[in-house]
Amino acid sequence: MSLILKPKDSALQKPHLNLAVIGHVDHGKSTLVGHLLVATGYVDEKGFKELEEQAKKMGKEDFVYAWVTDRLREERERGVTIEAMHVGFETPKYFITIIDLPGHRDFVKNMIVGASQADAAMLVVSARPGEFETGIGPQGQTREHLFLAATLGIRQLIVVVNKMDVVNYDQKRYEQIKAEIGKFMKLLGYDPSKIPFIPVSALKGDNIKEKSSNMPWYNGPTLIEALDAIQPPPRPTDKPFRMPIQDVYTITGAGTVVVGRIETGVLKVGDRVVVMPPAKVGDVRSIETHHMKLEQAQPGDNVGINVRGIEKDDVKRGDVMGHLANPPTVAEEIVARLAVLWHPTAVGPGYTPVLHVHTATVPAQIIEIIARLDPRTGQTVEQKPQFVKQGDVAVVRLKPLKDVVVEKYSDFPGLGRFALRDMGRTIAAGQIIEIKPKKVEIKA
Ligand SMILES: Nc1nc2c(ncn2[C@@H]2O[C@H](COP(=O)(O)OP(=O)(O)OP(=O)(O)O)[C@@H](O)[C@H]2O)c(=O)[nH]1
Repeated sequence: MSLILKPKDSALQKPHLNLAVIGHVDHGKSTLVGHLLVATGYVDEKGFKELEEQAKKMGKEDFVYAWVTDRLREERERGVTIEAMHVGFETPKYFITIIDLPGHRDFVKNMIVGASQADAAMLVVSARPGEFETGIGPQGQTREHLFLAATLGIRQLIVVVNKMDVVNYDQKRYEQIKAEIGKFMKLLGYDPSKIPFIPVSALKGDNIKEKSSNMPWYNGPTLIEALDAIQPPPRPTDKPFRMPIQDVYTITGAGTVVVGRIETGVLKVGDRVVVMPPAKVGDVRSIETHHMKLEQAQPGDNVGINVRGIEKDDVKRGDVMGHLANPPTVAEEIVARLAVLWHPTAVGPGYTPVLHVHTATVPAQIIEIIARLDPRTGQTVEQKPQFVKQGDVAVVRLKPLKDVVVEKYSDFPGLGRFALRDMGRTIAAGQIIEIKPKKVEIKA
């Protein structure tokens, strides 16, 4: 029996939210996710007891919740079925899937992939002296992840001020962290007064499900209450169908199953679809989610699509499925608005980082910097600058060096926001304003 329980019937009746968990390494993301799963009854009790005993024997009691998350991640990574993708937990209002499990080898990369699908993000920040400071510092991931969340267009955030037990549940430390993060958030265009900052101990459970008696000075929501207060995201059913592919499987007896989350539009059994850039055409034989067959699927649904006419090796992660009547756009060139988060020198024409957009990763070259903008007003402050630096915002022309599907941010936000990475770090993030499409012949 799996340690992590499958969605219960009650969960399947609830609206579904995709949550990204972000934050600096070791600030407690895994511990928090594990605790949420346990607190909401999504971990097998007997299995958890065994895990606790094992941890006690090894003197590693503090790691038991993080182990729960590790197990879920392993189950997903091993998963030959799609069910592990859908495991999550339930709040009174929602069924919540953590789309990005902490501890992945390349977490930022996964965050970009995941964040392009996130309805909301939960930022975990450690209150431990020194840890908070490192995370919000110039090289810190608290800063990097918040920047990415903003640029990728995630408007709904929850900030978890974690490890409050380490600072004796001190209100002053909490207020200090809240003020500093709030300051940075304002620069990114968030209104911190509308964002819950919850003082928590992921280890002890304070303010996760029940209000903590250790922090009588705090009168905001618990974490579960804050999750329930997230606004259900818009589900653009009236737009053309688009689904970035996460995985492709061959399932015995069924054939090719393409897995992903629907960004826009509606897909029905029997529909004629095309996967771009490879331009492979097929027919939808069945659609499945949480082990249930669906007649049609809509934006936000994580689905496995059984397609006739497409082989496993024809398509891959990073390709995008659409209807044959309205195929996804393959880009020859892109014009984008870009914010530079970090670069040791300068970014100019000829620079070739890696472009991460929805589930795709391709090398791309900057062809031209069209203008440098005032980050606050968006007004042009310099035409055709030679280069841009850390902190600058610019409009650039980019050329993907391999075929990739992208769309305009204004039409398909999830396919129009991207990050540029290099040297194992995020250099910039942006939004696609215009596309020069590449002609790709589709043989139906
Ligand atoms: N005292 C205390 N320790 C905590 C708390 N939350 C996490 N920790 C400890 O902090 C360390 C890191 O926790 P993880 O949950 O692994 O952190 P993470 O952010 O998932 O780390 P990565 O997956 O490596 O990015 C572990 O030793 C945890 O036991 C907390 O609320 N209080």
